[in-house]
Amino acid sequence: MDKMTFVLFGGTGDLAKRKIYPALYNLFIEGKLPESFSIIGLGRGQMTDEDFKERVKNSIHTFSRRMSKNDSTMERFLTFIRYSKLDAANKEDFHSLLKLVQDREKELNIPENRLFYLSVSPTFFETIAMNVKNSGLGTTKGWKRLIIEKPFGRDLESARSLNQNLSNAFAEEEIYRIDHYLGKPMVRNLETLEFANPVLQALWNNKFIANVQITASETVGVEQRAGYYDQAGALRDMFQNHMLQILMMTAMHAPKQTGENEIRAEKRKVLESLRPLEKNEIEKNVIRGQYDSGIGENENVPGYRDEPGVSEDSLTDTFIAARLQIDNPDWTGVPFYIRTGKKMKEKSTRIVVEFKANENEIYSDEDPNLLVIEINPNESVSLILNSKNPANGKMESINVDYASEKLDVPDGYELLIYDALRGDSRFFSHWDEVELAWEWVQPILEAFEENRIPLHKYAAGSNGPDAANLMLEEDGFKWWLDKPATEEKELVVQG
Ligand SMILES: NC(=O)C1=CN([C@@H]2O[C@H](COP(=O)(O)OP(=O)(O)OC[C@H]3O[C@@H](n4cnc5c(N)ncnc54)[C@H](OP(=O)(O)O)[C@@H]3O)[C@@H](O)[C@H]2O)C=CC1
Ligand SMILES: O=C1O[C@H](COP(=O)(O)O)[C@@H](O)[C@H](O)[C@H]1O
Repeated sequence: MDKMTFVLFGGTGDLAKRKIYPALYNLFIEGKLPESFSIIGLGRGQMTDEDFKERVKNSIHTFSRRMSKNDSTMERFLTFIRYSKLDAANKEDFHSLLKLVQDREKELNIPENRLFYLSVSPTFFETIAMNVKNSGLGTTKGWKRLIIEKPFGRDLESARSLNQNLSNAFAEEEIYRIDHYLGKPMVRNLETLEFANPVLQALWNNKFIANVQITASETVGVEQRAGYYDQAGALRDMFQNHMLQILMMTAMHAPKQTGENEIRAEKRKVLESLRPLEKNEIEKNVIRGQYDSGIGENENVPGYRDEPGVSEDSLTDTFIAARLQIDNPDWTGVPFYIRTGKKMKEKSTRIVVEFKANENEIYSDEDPNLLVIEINPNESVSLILNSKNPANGKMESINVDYASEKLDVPDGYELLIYDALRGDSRFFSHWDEVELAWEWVQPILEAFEENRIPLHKYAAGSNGPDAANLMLEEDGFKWWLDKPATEEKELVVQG
């Protein structure tokens, strides 16, 4: 890996503390960082380097998955770190930053390879990118890269405008858009599962697959993020990015090679083939929900509108389910059902592929074969087959299971930061994907904003509104593997 400078905007923030420093430290102890590098953390307050290093050290002690047994390893890691005060709008601060970056490059004999990580509110993205350019920080004899965190805009128009402004300072191949679902090991494994197994390859199409279900359910609610979430909702927060990324990874064709351009091209084709929803089709194909009071993880929880910071007449979606159709020769006629929601029964991100029944119906009581890919919090792959029970001769479902052991696997941020440092953008969102995803979602956003489709209430601790079940029943299907919802009678209405 090239020697480089890692400039962290938002170096005093929560993401830096919980994810970024631990990721860098783990890469360091595994020998995955170059022999010489420079990390510069930025925040608005005045702080000495020593105080800042102490914060970094504490965050590593609290959040790192591994610690070196040797204290001197930490001390050595900290020698590469410096702090600088910076306000995104203050041009002078960028000049001071440039001087610090250059001084450290000289001191540590580092070529001008600079990675700028924007772990700050998206409202600062454009200003920072412009100031990086205008200050000279972005004029390097080596490479420069930009990492940004979602959200990338709040609708099609704002996403395009953000991209236009960023592209004045960074070329597309220099921009690494993090979608942390692409850092999840099982999502990264989808490509191998689908394309390295001729058995699955042969079945991966509309001749054998009846439907595909992608679920990301969460037990948490809006927590302390009402200010952001009430303006975003599940469609923007989860669906437009994470859920559509999983869809692309599931439905893409085998690329001719595993290079980033080939994979990206295949992913893009999936979104290009997504059938757009006309205005009058949205209500039938999209279910919008919002949680009501109910039973969360063993306790009564308030409804979304009673959460601190949420307006009492909020129409924000905390649940989305949608039926999507991919119009290409492999997938025509196979519905992809996608749902995500907060305050649901279970924390689970999974893909269920339901295979078609036997055409000749020799065994009328067979259950469909299912391929279940658990992504989070458990990681497993299982195939549910029909088999005869030797004791009673009856047919029953059996699971052919693989569950990844609780190995000491790297955190997603570790994988993604490592990729970005090596210049591998395979598991980052390309602008084409972001734009196509917004294009597909835009009419739904408008339908929500104009309140043209119902907002279904669902009890906290349930599997979402009934309307989402009915959508599958209409097609003769059901959501697989839902745990039974908490009984209504157990609910104690507060107040
Ligand atoms: N936290 C998380 O788990 C996740 C966060 N994200 C995204 O990461 C980004 C950062 O989130 P998070 O760390 O939680 O946010 P925090 O609010 O914890 O931190 C914000 C950071 O931005 C800095 N900052 C604020 N105003 C300015 C300014 N005017 N100029 C320069 N720096 C400024 C703050 O510096 P200071 O306080 O020193 O002034 C602080 O370091 C956001 O885009 C968020 O959506 C994405 C996924 C998960
Ligand atoms: O990006 C986000 O993801 C989290 C869910 O992530 P997971 O890794 O726990 O599945 C979600 O809670 C949050 O609202 C959203 O912004």
